[in-house]
Amino acid sequence: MSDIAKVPCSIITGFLGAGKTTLVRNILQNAGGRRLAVIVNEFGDVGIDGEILKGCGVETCSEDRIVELSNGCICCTVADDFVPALESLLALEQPPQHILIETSGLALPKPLVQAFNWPAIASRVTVDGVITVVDGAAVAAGRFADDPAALKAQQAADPSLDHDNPLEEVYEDQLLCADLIVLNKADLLTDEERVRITAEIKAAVPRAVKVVISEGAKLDPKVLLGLNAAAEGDLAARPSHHDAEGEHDHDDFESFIVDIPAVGEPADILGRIGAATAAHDILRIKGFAEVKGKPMRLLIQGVGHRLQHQFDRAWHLGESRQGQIVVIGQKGLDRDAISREIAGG
Ligand SMILES: Nc1nc2c(ncn2[C@@H]2O[C@H](COP(=O)(O)OP(=O)(O)OP(=O)(O)O)[C@@H](O)[C@H]2O)c(=O)[nH]1
Repeated sequence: MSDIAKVPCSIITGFLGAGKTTLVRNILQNAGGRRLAVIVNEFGDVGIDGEILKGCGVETCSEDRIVELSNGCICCTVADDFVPALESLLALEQPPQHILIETSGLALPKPLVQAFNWPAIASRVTVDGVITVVDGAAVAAGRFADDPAALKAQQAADPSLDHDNPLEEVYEDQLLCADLIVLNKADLLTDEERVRITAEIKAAVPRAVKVVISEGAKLDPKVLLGLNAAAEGDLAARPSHHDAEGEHDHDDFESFIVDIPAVGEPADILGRIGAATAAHDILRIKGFAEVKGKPMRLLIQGVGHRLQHQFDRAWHLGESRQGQIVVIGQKGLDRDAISREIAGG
């Protein structure tokens, strides 16, 4: 059977804060009239990414074509959430010509690729390609590398342990499933680091996979879409740390929400978040805040110690302005202390 009738889907994966939403937004804004739809999944209960994408107001991808799945991690809720979401997009009067699926930063892409073989959707969609976005700055800082000292200490305590770093496992699974790897945040890398990390990535992936380098995940959609990988038919070439175990349960990570009162100045909340990320091992922070007297909402994003903020859009009439910040890290975060530090008061 020909694949011509199947709607191509791109799976965009990559660790927390790598630049997936930024890449999806760039594709939407440069779609060249192609009718797109997005399924976006987040770790945590508040859908910030969907909000950011809806906020960018692209005509060919209206809000009803952006589906948020924030009920757990997409790789573990395939049957309940993902397949029905895909079916509802395909049932639209004008179905999308290409679907972008942004996974959570902690998702393993392979179970998602596998889901494309489900009878309910197998004849109607195909994986055009798995695009893995890599946070170049995090790799350069050794974020995903095993820490030899920590590994030794853990193995001394429990000799059955063979891996000390859940971040590395997720990162590697995402690389191993890729049809295209985007080495992002090149602005934060030296030339030497760009070359070295590209070589390290290529060495880690047993298949020949192209690595492209980007700043702000700005790439021509022609590079990203139309890979024709039909990845669902090619699972054996995509090894995973979790092949033996089946699903993974994200026990290594946790997320929670901090409610924040309106602030006088962006600097107030940014200072508090900066202090909290310096004092605790927080992987990712994102959310919105109200600044007193401002008609615009403040979007705050943190990856490790790096914080960014912008007023992303005007508050809608009647919309709740309750500030909320999502905090994600490895299990064992001191929630009370972090909540107090960020909320202030
Ligand atoms: N310096 C720098 N920052 C970037 C680049 N690309 C994205 N960012 C910033 O990195 C932060 C995270 O970007 P997102 O696109 O939200 O990352 P994500 O992968 O969708 O994050 P999660 O969905 O939380 O996993 C934002 O503050 C972006 O503005 C880049 O190339 N360079």
